[in-house]
Amino acid sequence: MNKKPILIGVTGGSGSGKTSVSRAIYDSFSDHAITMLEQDSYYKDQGHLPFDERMDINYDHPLAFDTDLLIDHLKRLMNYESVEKPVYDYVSHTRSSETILQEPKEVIILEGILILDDPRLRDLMDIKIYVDTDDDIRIIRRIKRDMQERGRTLDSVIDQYLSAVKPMYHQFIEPTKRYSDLIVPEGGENFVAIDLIKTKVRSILSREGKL
Ligand SMILES: Nc1ncnc2c1ncn2[C@@H]1O[C@H](COP(=O)(O)OP(=O)(O)O)[C@@H](O)[C@H]1O
Ligand SMILES: Nc1ccn([C@@H]2O[C@H](COP(=O)(O)O)[C@@H](O)[C@H]2O)c(=O)n1
Repeated sequence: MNKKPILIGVTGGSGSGKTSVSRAIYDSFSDHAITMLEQDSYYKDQGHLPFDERMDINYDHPLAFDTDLLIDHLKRLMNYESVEKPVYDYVSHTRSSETILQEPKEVIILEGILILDDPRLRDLMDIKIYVDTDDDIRIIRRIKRDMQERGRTLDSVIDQYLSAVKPMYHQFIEPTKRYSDLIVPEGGENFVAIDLIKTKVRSILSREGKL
């Protein structure tokens, strides 16, 4: 019998609908059984740099993340241990001083743009999902979200998109599609795909007597 939690990875470009898909899966299980972890919480702490320099960092490159810490935390959670999860602040471009106690659960959803890039992360996952949404839809969603929620101007979103988000997507994110078990077009509105994923998770949990 499998004695470890199930890890589901949900990836795709920024604005593809990763969070919406993850939330839809999360909402169908009771929260004592499932939890969501964002790769974004594991952006490197840049608190030692002045704000102007933090603004210029390429946040779409694999090296922007503290992947060793993320792997360490995942291994602990898979071992039924709690971790102190970092909290990331997009407005100040760095980690906040607080952390959140993350308790272990039977199902962990890990969501983020580069979670399939590192083989050590891929090896930990039971189900790998790639949310595939056209570039034009993603940039429109991102403009709205970054201006409403992340304290950005229209010009800054466009500049960042052209200089980092788009090239890094094509260099690092889109190529990880080949590692996925399932490609979900259009994200959170794809109810057929989301239902299939929920059914799969339910069947694993009930087979292992965890439901
Ligand atoms: N199907 C959709 N239609 C319209 N807006 C959407 C849809 N899916 C997501 N959004 C919006 O787009 C933004 C990005 O979606 P999100 O799920 O957070 O994507 P990601 O996590 O991949 O960046 C959010 O503001 C969300 O509300
Ligand atoms: N300080 C930061 C850190 C990250 N970003 C952008 O966030 C994107 C990933 O988050 P999604 O929810 O959109 O997947 C990524 O594309 C980074 O460019 C940022 O703008 N500022």
